[in-house]
Amino acid sequence: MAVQKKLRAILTDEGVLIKSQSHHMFNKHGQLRSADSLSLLSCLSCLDDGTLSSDGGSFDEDDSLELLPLNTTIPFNRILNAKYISTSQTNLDNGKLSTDPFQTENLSSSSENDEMENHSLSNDKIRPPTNELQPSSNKNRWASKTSNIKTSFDASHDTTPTLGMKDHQYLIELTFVVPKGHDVIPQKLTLLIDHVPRKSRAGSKGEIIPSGIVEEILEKSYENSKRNRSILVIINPHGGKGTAKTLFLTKAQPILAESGCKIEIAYTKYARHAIDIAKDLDIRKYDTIACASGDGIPYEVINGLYRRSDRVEAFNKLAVTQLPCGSGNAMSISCHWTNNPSYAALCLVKSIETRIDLMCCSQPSYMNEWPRLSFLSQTYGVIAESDINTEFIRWMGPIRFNLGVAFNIIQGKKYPCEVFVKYAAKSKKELKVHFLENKNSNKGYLTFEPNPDPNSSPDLVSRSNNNEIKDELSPNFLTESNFKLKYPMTEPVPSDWEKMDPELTDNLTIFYTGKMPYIAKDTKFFPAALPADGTIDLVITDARIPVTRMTPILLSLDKGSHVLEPEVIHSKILAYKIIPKVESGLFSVDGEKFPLEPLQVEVMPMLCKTLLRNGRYIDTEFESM
Ligand SMILES: Nc1ncnc2c1ncn2[C@@H]1O[C@H](COP(=O)(O)OP(=O)(O)OP(=O)(O)O)[C@@H](O)[C@H]1O
Repeated sequence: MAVQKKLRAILTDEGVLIKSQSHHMFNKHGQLRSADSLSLLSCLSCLDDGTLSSDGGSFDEDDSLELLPLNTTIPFNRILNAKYISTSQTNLDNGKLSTDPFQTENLSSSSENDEMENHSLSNDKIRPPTNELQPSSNKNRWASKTSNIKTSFDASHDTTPTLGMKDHQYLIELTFVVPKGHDVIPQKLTLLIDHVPRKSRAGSKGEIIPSGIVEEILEKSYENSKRNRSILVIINPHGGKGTAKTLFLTKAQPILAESGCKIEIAYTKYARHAIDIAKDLDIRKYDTIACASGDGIPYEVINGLYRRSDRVEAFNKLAVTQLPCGSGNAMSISCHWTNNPSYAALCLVKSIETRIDLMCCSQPSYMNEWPRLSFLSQTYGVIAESDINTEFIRWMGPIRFNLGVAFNIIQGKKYPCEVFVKYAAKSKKELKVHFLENKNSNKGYLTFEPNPDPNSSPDLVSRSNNNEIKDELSPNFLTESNFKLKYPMTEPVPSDWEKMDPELTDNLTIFYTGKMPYIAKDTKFFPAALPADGTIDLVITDARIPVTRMTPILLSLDKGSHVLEPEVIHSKILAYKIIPKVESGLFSVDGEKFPLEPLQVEVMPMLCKTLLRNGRYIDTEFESM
């Protein structure tokens, strides 16, 4: 954490606007120090462009705040916390300000400070209010005390506004993120904020009580988000080639902690341990399970929750999210729009709780015990073989996967099977219409309104509670009926399912179904995937496509435009059954190895709460393809 500095600021619609520098921006002659237009402005504005990236640009912490320029806005979406602070020191020099009267920490060893300490006027602590600070017009002790120490710069500093505690001025410690290297890190600033409270609330006797500046900052900083999350972080210490723990502790935890989240950590001690953790955890203690891992742990958590006797309450209460610390982080890329743990942590605290569809997988060997829930994908054929069977060259990282796919395709490998499908949008034209109709529906979108009672947790009131509508916002949204399969595998394939052309399925190379746009970094396999449209995306290729055509298809996976190629089948479906006709092989479900047996899958609408940046998956630009 960098040192604290104090500046004067106001609130705007966009954030906290720095209006003037404090004394340490001036030399002892009151002149502005030379560099007055430096990096923090550009750093904050690059954060302000609304795009999280894993590459936050370069930022040298040492030269940042010392040189904070005028008129810099700290955007609300970068603010993690705000609190009132007290001051113990004010100084006057013949009516001229000779030091910052609001200094609470000894930040500078400059001679100015030493000089100023001799002029200490008051050691009285400014007292923050109990709940929210009342403005001085309410004539509390804080206001009358501070109005006594109002002061100003002399004429030689006339470009600097009056600096002093007066009506509607509040001393606030603001915590926000700034870029550093490829990450974002928390930073603190002490600000003297001029502010007339605009918002008010009704008191218990109907009286109007102005809400304080801290609450106003926090409301705007966490608009539509839930504040002060109670998070169980599950770390797979082996994830991401053994770096998951360090990644979480150094990059994600500081941001979660500064945002006021309560954090508990559980480490996975054996393969599939996260299933047991989720099965046994006390759901009353948490609202969020954050998997500091690859995609394997969220898969296990979802399935552990599914096996609980109180699964309805568990899925109603808990949001499952990922902090990308593994080798495959499709959930974070799709939901937080980043593969970087620090940006993902920022996204986690700022995100919108949203219900997303899951998929339920049944195969003979386990369906009578527990079907398996899948949040990401199922695949058979070239990609399944390449994903799983290249485990032995794990040290190569994601490139091993691409090499495996290319190798098998060049060899002309086929994976014959039978496929039965219940379509939602069969043709590419129908699919586009479905996508455009559903893209902006905000289905599954949960928002949190500020709690009118400042004495209780600030934002546990969802809009549905206010409206008394049993919709996806409601804590009673799910019932046991949501978990019931529409198409149990024990029953024959329903008559309204279509059998795919055997000419195609006997020559199949790639069979891939999914619910999130990215299946890996730089692999936008399902560009039309939507969080809660009630459908699964299906992509199929067959070995009759010549290698010369297949190569550009594979090379366009990063852009997602492979689905537009005429040789590629791309549909939206509700359910399917695939019966492999090969002797050996496997399925891959959310990156996990599944047996080579008939597989039946159906969509489970809005079963799982997760955290999405802006309530959406990352923009795939599918509509403009
Ligand atoms: N302590 C452990 N020992 C052995 N295996 C573990 C342990 N903890 C978790 N696992 C297993 O590691 C697997 C991969 O987990 P995760 O997705 O977090 O990592 P990853 O780095 O992304 O790896 P992958 O490339 O396999 O997805 C899971 O199947 C999980 O059960």
